[in-house]
Formats: sequence, C-alpha cells, structure tokens
Amino acid sequence: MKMARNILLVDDEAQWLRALSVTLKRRVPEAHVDTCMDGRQVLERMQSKKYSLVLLDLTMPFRSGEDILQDIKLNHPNCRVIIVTGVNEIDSAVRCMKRGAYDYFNKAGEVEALVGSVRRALEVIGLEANLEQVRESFFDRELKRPDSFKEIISCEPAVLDRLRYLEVIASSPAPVLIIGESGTGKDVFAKALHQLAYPEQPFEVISLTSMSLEQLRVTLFGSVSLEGGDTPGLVQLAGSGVLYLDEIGELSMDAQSQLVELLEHNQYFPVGAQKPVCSECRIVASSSHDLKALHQQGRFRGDLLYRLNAHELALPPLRERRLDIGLLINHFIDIAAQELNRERPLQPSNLANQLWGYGFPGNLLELKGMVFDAVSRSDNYKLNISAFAEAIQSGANNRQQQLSISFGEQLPTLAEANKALVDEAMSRTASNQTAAARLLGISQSALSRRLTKE
Ligand SMILES: Nc1ncnc2c1ncn2[C@@H]1O[C@H](COP(=O)(O)OP(=O)(O)OP(=O)(O)O)[C@@H](O)[C@H]1O
Repeated sequence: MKMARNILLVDDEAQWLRALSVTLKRRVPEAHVDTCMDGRQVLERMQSKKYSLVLLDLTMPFRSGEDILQDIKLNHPNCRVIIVTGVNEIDSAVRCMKRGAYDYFNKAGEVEALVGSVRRALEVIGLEANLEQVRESFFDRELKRPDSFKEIISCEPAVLDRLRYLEVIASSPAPVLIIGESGTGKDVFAKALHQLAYPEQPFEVISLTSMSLEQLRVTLFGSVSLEGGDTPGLVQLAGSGVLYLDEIGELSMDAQSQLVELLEHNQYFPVGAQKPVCSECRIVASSSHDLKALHQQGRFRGDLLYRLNAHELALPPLRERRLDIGLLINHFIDIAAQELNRERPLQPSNLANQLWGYGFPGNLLELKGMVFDAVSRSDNYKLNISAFAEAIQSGANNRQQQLSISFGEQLPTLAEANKALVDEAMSRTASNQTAAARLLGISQSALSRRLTKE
C-alpha cells in the first residue's frame, strides 16, 4: 500500500520546506516526501499523485491554509492534514482541528514532536488501509484466487465465506487454527492455504495423535550430534512453507509446552543442541475437539491456544451444508470412477434428496466412502445405491419427524403456504435460485416463475 506513505509538505518558506523535507526523509525513511511552495497548486498535485498525509502551512500568499484544508477535505476526505502554524495562529489552528485536521504543530516547537505526529498519522493511515483491504476482500463475494480451491467443492454460503476468509488471512504470518468434526475437510483447507500463500514452498504434515514428548521433539525439531550426522526435523524441512500440526488437541500437556516456544519466538532447540534455531514456516493446526472446552477442563494450555487461534476457521459439518450433498456425490463419483478405473455411473436424480435427513456423523469422509462403495458395485452407468440404503432409511425417518408441521387454528391458504416455503428456501440459500429450487424439489425455471409472480 504505497500511497499510505506519500506525504506532501506545503509551505511558501523555501528554507523551512527544505529543512523539514530532509528531517522527515531521515527520521521517517519509509515515507516518500514531496514539497509544494504554491498553495494554488495543492489540489492539482493531489490529483496527479495520491497523498495520504499533507503538512500544511497556515499563512501563505494567494490561498490560506484554512481554505486549502477545506478543499482537501472536500476532494480527498481520507487524506490526513497536519497544520503547521506560526506562534500567533493558535486560534486558526483550533478552527482547523474542528474542520477535520488531524493535528497541528507550532513551528517554534520541537521538530521531534512533529516527527512523532507524522509517524502516528502514517501508522493510523496504514492500519485504516489494511482494515479497508480486509473489509473489501471479505465482503467481495467473488473469490480472488478460485484456482487455489480446486479441491474444495461447495455452493454453501457458509463454506464460501470460509474460503474468502482464507484468502484474507493468506498473507498474514500468524498461525491458523482449523476446527471441525472429523471428515469436514480440515486437511483440504490447510492444503488450500498452502496453495494460496506458499505454492512453491514445502508442506509438511505431522499427525499428533498419540505422539509422545520424545517422538514429538525428534520429529519436529530434529537432532544434532557431535559426530555430525544431524537429522533435520519437520520445522526445518518446512522451510518458509507450511507446517501442518494435525489433531493438536490430542497432544499431552508436556508435549504442548514444546510448541509454545516455537509459536511465541519462532525458534526451537533441536535435540542435543545448545543454541536455538529460528523457524520461518507458517503454522497451521487442526483439531476435531473444541480446544476451548479442553482448556477449561485443564487439558489444553491457554498460552498455546491463544497463540494458535490468531486466525480461527470453524468448518461446518455436512448436515449443516446439505446443499453440497448432490455436488459432492457427483465429485466423488468422478474421483471413484477414475481411481477404480470404471465407467462413470450417473447419480440418480433424487439421491441427494433421499439423504436429506441423514446426519452424516463422519461428514464428507463418510459420504466419500459410500460413493466409492456404490461406484465399485455399479453396473454400467447405473449407480448401485445399496451403500446408501441405511443412510437413506435413517434420513427418511428423520425427515418424517421434522416434517410434522403444526398448524394454528386458521389454516394458511395454499398461496400463503407456497410463498412461505419459497421465502424460507431463498433465505436458507442466500437467494441462490438453483440451490433453493433443489431444496424445494422443483426446477429452477419453476421457481423463477413463482418468484416473478409474487
Ligand atoms: N469441500 C470439499 N470438496 C471436496 N472434497 C472434500 C471437501 N472437503 C473434504 N473433502 C474430502 O473429504 C475427505 C475428508 O476431508 P479431510 O481429510 O480434509 O477432513 P478432516 O476434517 O481433515 O478429517 P480428519 O479429522 O478425519 O482428519 C477427503 O477425502 C477430502 O478430499
């Protein structure tokens, strides 16, 4: 964000202007400082180059600083202005503050105070620019890097929000914690972050389930020996890529303490080493347990938890993203047919609907297993759905229970009930007509007709 550091100094006193410019270039080297001696040219200069901060003298020939301030606030409302005054101009400086100046400085004062004010202003401007960037990328409905999410199939607004969040945090160096029930796609999201931010760098994984303290130290940190023959650990192998700590909630408290130093100071001691080594990798951790609950039970260290969840991504279970079921079945059929070297069978049109009430305790992994089983038993193009039979039955039972709609004394008209159903489906799918039509069991054109009639 280069523009955040462009400063324009406006003053008709050539000597002061030169001295201030030299001071700022030396004391605030990250800033790009330009000067302007003629108040009439300020707006023109700001048109041809973006300035985020203007240091403005109050008394100049042709145009007063107060007038110029007004113009700047009108045409460049995000630009900060620091008023530079003579000794007897405090009243007008105060007026300028009321009209939106960021700060004022008395020329007779210590230049140190002015440097401090410039630094603070640049910091605020930088923070605002970052915030704006985060806000823009988060609310921009389009994904900027869809190519990084090729492995992630979804049309659910909740999942797409997670992808946008991943894009936003990709460039941050802070750790990421991915939480979700088993099979919800934690590994896939960790790999997507790697693709987004460090595609040329390594991706190292360690599964922390039943890992002892000693195993953890050797595997993660490696070892050095006096006779040579050092063994690198995964932190070193990950280089400036990603180290993925899978199932971190399974680690013992002892073993957890080894990770605190790594996360806090980005350094670690290989086994047998006297000196710490710096780590450069991005840490991504996952857990299918609720780490905050584990912490409350005294089974997970608070200092580790709060360092890990600088960015937290909670993945919804499949039962809360039912719109994806049909898409995922198709996707898994593709993969299964290819891996099992079979003709690609077709998905029966009502399969996803039949599975509607099923809870999928094993999430996408369970669905994938069912599809692989069904494809392996398929006959030519016909998908054998016996692998789904139990789930379909259980789904039908649940659906029956959930469908027992209760009515008040006065029944709604058919038109009212229709409208209520359509509204509910549109709201559940964030107004995605294709998805809403699927929920209602009608074609998209039929839904579209109903919507235009309303
Ligand atoms: N959105 C998705 N689109 C397509 N396939 C997916 C998606 N999410 C997950 N999968 C697939 O589902 C399976 C389970 O995903 P994954 O292993 O990432 O889940 P997990 O939460 O890490 O599971 P566990 O907790 O058991 O390690 C994988 O085969 C993965 O490729």
